[in-house]
Formats: sequence, C-alpha cells, structure tokens
Amino acid sequence: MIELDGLTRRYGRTTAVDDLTLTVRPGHVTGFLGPNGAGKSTTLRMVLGLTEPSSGTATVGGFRFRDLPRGLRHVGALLDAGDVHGGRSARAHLAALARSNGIGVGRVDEVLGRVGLDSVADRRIGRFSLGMRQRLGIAAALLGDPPVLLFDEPFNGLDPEGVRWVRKLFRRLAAEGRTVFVSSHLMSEMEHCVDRLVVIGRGRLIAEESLAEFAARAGRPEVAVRTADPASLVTALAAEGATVRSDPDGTLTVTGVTAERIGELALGLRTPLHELTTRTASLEDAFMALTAADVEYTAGEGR
Ligand SMILES: Nc1ncnc2c1ncn2[C@@H]1O[C@H](COP(=O)(O)OP(=O)(O)OP(=O)(O)O)[C@@H](O)[C@H]1O
Repeated sequence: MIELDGLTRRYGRTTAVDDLTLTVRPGHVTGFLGPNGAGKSTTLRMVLGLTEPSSGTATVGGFRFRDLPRGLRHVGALLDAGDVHGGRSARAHLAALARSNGIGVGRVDEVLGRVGLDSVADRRIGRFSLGMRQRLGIAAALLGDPPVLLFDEPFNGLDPEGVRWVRKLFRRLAAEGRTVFVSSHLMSEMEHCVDRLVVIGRGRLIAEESLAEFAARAGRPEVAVRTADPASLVTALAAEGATVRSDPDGTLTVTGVTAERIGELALGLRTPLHELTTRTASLEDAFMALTAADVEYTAGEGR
C-alpha cells in the first residue's frame, strides 16, 4: 500500500505536486494519469525518496522509503529505462543490483526469464533496443520480489506485442496481491490494464476512483438512427421522453432511450431502419474533458 498525505513539492514558483492525499491499494493495477507536467514523475520520485517533499509525506507499507532497509525488497520501480550502464550485460547489471540489496543472485535468472530476456542475458545493454531496456527495467523492479511496484511511463518505446505483454504482466502482479502503480499521460494505454485510476493535473488530485466510475463520466450513450421516415420516428421518440438531434444528412442522434426501444418503435411505425448504432464517448474523451483545464500547452491556439 502506498499512502500520500498532503504531499507537496515546490520548485521556485512552480508547485509540481500540490497537497496530494491518496491511497494506492494492493491487489489492483492503479493508473496514475495526468497531462505532461502534471507532477507524476515528481510524485513517484518522492515515494522512492529520490526527491524531498516540501511538505507532507509519502509512505510505503507505513514507512518512508528511506527508512526501509534493503529497499528493493519493499518497492520495485522503473523510472527511466535508459538509466543503466551500457557496458554491462543484463545479467551482470541485475547481479550487481541483487548483491547491493542483499538479494540472492539466483533471483537474476528467475526475473530474466519472467521478462523474456533469458536468451540475451549476456549481451551488453548498450546494444539493447528501447523495448529490451524497458523489459530489463521491469526485471530490476521485480528482483526483490517486492509487494509494491512503481512504473513511470512503462509503455514508452514498446511495440504492440510488448504493450500487450506488459499489460498482462501488470494484471498478473496485481492478482498476486501486489500494489501496482503505473503512470502514463495516455488513457488509451491505461484502459486495458488498470482497474483503478488516480488523475492529477497541475499537481492537484482531480479524480481517484475505479475504472467503472471513471467510465460513467464518459456520459450517457447516444444512438445514431437513420430511417426512411424520420419525422414519424421523431414524434414517437419525443413521446417516449427521448432527446433527438437531427443532423443535415438525416441522421437522428438520440439520447434517453435504448437502441432496442428505438427498434421497437420503428417496427410499430412499420418504418425501415437503415442504421441503428449505439455510441459511447471513449475514456480518452472523458480524460481529455477532465484534464482540459490543466494541460500546460494546447495545440492550435496560436500562442
Ligand atoms: N528538478 C526540477 N526543477 C524544476 N522544476 C521541475 C523539476 N522537476 C519537475 N519540475 C516541474 O514540475 C512540474 C511537474 O513535472 P513532472 O515531471 O513531475 O510531471 P509529469 O506529470 O511526470 O510530466 P511528464 O508526463 O511530462 O513526464 C513541471 O512543471 C516540471 O517542469
């Protein structure tokens, strides 16, 4: 479990993280979302004791990270996959980390296998692709078999197969009862693997809820209908209390009744339907709407 209490970090006149209070629970993959510059990395760095809070606290299992001896056994993290010694092999890199954290070197081959790098274990990291470096960073995070895992933008540079593999791994780690906290600025990366969300903007908490609760923000579904006799259908829909918008191409956009009910009404009128499509706003749309006021730079404003 990760607990933030009034966590704040200022850089001069910028408040990067502003009074964050929240709990990240075990057994879930929690997405940590916010636009660029929202304060995600600064928050994760404070959890790991790499950046000092201006005020407030960040604890893991009730302790500040720096008070935990052999930190890798308590928290595993991938912050910057490029931050490794390119001259070493993957195996040597992990073995050095294991030794300095009092972890048996036998774990090295286990985690190399878990992330699929066993066949390149003795190759120099300098020759790894970005995707291989991400996998190596994940292996390092898993080395101490920790109950809490932090990943900062773990999908960066991964191909679609890699993205799918990472999502599955995160779900498995959560199913093992671990706390998995994953930052991203893209909702599309998160919606297939998280079950909880923490959303921040300009350092402040905007939402902390389940994915289902977040999805409810996407608003009521709309049904697009095209029919041979729109006028009669509009009258029937109005009588049902539906809201109908008529587009110039003749499509009706209906809210307040289901597609099934619209089909029944059309059958009652004996009018053929040419289209009947339910549309829900995407989670990406809901995320953009939620964070619109907190985006640092907006394209197309001519500034
Ligand atoms: N060391 C620093 N010195 C000065 N300002 C900083 C420092 N680190 C972060 N900031 C500022 O704090 C704010 C939050 O940055 P942070 O990197 O935590 O955001 P982020 O949500 O991780 O963004 P991104 O998605 O772009 O990585 C930004 O305005 C950034 O410029």
